[in-house]
Amino acid sequence: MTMNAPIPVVVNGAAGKMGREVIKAIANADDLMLVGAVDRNPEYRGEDIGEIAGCGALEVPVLDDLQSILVLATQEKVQGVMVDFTHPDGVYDNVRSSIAYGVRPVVGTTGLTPEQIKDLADFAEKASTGCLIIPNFSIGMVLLQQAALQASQYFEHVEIIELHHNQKADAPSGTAIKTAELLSEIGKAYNPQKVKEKETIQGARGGIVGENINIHSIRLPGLIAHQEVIFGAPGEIYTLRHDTSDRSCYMPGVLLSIRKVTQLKTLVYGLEKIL
Ligand SMILES: NC(=O)C1=CN([C@@H]2O[C@H](COP(=O)(O)OP(=O)(O)OC[C@H]3O[C@@H](n4cnc5c(N)ncnc54)[C@H](OP(=O)(O)O)[C@@H]3O)[C@@H](O)[C@H]2O)C=CC1
Ligand SMILES: O=C(O)C1=N[C@H](C(=O)O)C[C@H](O)C1
Repeated sequence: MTMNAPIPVVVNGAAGKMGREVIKAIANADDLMLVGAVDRNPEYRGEDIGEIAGCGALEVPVLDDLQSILVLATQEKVQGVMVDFTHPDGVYDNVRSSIAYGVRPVVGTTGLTPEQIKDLADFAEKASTGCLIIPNFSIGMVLLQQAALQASQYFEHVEIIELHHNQKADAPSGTAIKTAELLSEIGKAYNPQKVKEKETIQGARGGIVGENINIHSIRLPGLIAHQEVIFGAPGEIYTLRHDTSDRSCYMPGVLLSIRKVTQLKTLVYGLEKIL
C-alpha cells in the first residue's frame, strides 16, 4: 500500500493560546508534518515548540521570521499549509506572504476587514492558491448559525451578544460579524425602528453589521468565547447560545481545514462552506 506524503504545516503564532493547541493537534495527526513554528514573542525564541505546547520535544524551534519558514514549506514534495493564529495587526501581511510563496493559508486570526478579505481573495485567485479564512472553527458554532438562519425567516428583530476573555484584541468578534453577515444574506432588513432612539452614551446600542443587526461585545476574565443570538417578537424571545469551555473544540475544524485547503484554488470564507 502506498502512503501519501504528509502535508507540511507551518504554524504562525505557535506560542499563543490557539497556536499551542494547533501544535498538539498536528503532532497527533499522522498525515501532517510540522515544518516550522513562528512567533513574535521573544520569550520563546529558539525553544522547542513541542515543549512549549506541552506535548514533548518536536525538534522544531520557535523562530520569528515567517518568510524564511515559508521557504522551508515549499521544499517538501507536497505543497505546504500555513496556519495563522496571530493578531489582527499582522494577519493580512502574513496571508499575502504565504500566498506569494504558494503556501496555502488557513486563517483563524480575526479582525480582517471586508476590503482586506476581498483583496486576499483576488490575490489567491490570481495565484491559483487555496486559502481558508475561518472566523470560528467550532462545529457547534456552525450549527448555531444554521439554527439562526432558520429562525431569521420568522423573526424581524435580532441582536447578537458576544462574550470573550479580556485578552482579545478585536471587537466585535469575527464570529459575530460572520453570523450577522450570514443573517443578512437572506436579503431582509432587521430591527425596523418603532421609536426614534437617542444614545445618551455613545455605543450603548452596540455596533451595526450587515442588514441593521446590533452586536454587543463583552470582555471579562473568566470567559473564553461565547455568543448569543437573540430573536424577539411580540410576546416571545428565542435565544440561541454557544459556549466554549476549552480551545480543543476548535481542533477538528482546524485539521479539516488544513486537509481541505490543499484541494482549493481560491479563497473560501467560513467553515460552513467546507463541511
Ligand atoms: N477562528 C477561530 O476559531 C479562533 C480564532 N481565534 C483568533 O486567533 C487569534 C489568536 O488568538 P489567541 O491564540 O487567543 O492569541 P494569543 O495572543 O494567545 O496568541 C497569539 C500569538 O501570536 C503572536 N503574534 C502576534 N502577532 C504576530 C505576528 N505578526 N507574527 C508572529 N507572531 C505573532 C503573539 O505574540 P505576542 O504575545 O508577543 O503578541 C502570541 O504569541 C485572535 O485573532 C483570535 O481572535 C481564537 C480562537 C478561535
Ligand atoms: O479571540 C478568541 O478567543 C476568539 N476569537 C474568534 C472570534 O473573534 O470570533 C473565535 C472565537 O470566538 C474565539
